[in-house]
Amino acid sequence: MIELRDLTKRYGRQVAVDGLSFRVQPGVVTGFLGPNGSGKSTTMRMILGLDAPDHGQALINGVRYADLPRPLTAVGALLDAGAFHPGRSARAHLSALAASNDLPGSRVEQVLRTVGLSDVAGRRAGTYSLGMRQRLGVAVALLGDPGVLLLDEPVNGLDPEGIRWIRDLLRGLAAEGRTVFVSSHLIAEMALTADRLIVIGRGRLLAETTVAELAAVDDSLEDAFFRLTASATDYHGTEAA
Ligand SMILES: Nc1ncnc2c1ncn2[C@@H]1O[C@H](COP(=O)(O)OP(=O)(O)OP(=O)(O)O)[C@@H](O)[C@H]1O
Repeated sequence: MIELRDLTKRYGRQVAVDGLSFRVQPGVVTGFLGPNGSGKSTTMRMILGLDAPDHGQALINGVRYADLPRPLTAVGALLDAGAFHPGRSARAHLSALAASNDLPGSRVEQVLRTVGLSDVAGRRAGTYSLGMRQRLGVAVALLGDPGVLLLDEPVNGLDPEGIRWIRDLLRGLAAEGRTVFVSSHLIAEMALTADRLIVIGRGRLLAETTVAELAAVDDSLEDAFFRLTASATDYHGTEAA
């Protein structure tokens, strides 16, 4: 489980994340929705200990990321596809990560199979297409067999086959009982992938709901998204008091 308690982050006078509190439960895909610049990536970076909050806490299974004894076995993340050494093969990259994190080497071939890269795992990652790099990023996230997964805009730039692949994978991982938290600014895509939705705007919580609840209230999911985010789309953020 992921839990945020009054999580807040300022950049200068701008408040990027503004007192966010919510829980992300296991067993379902939870979509993290908001317009561009609403604070999704900053929130995910704080959950992963990559940015320090100015106030509040982000907890994974009840503890801060920094206090997890073996982080990769608790949480896997896909933040930025393409963050690989271009001259290294996918297999070499995963093997190095497994060795340095004390994970069994057998996981490398398992995750390569899961993401469909077994046949090309000896090729340099620098020759991979965007879709292949995204699959390698997912393989890294899965390497420690974590119970919690965070993915920031995983379908960005993918073709329809890649999008469907990610969608099916995430739903399968949630069905295994994992906590799956995935950000997007596209409600139509989220509606096909997520069960629950957390909607933010200007760093603030706008709604915690389900796709079914939203669909029942508005004419379309797009209308629902615009209604929820109408007052939060000037992209300028808010000023600190
Ligand atoms: N390192 C930084 N320095 C200054 N401002 C930042 C920094 N990182 C993010 N911000 C600002 O914080 C706000 C939230 O940005 P963030 O990237 O978290 O939003 P997002 O919802 O992920 O957006 P997108 O959908 O466009 O990726 C934005 O106004 C952004 O300009």
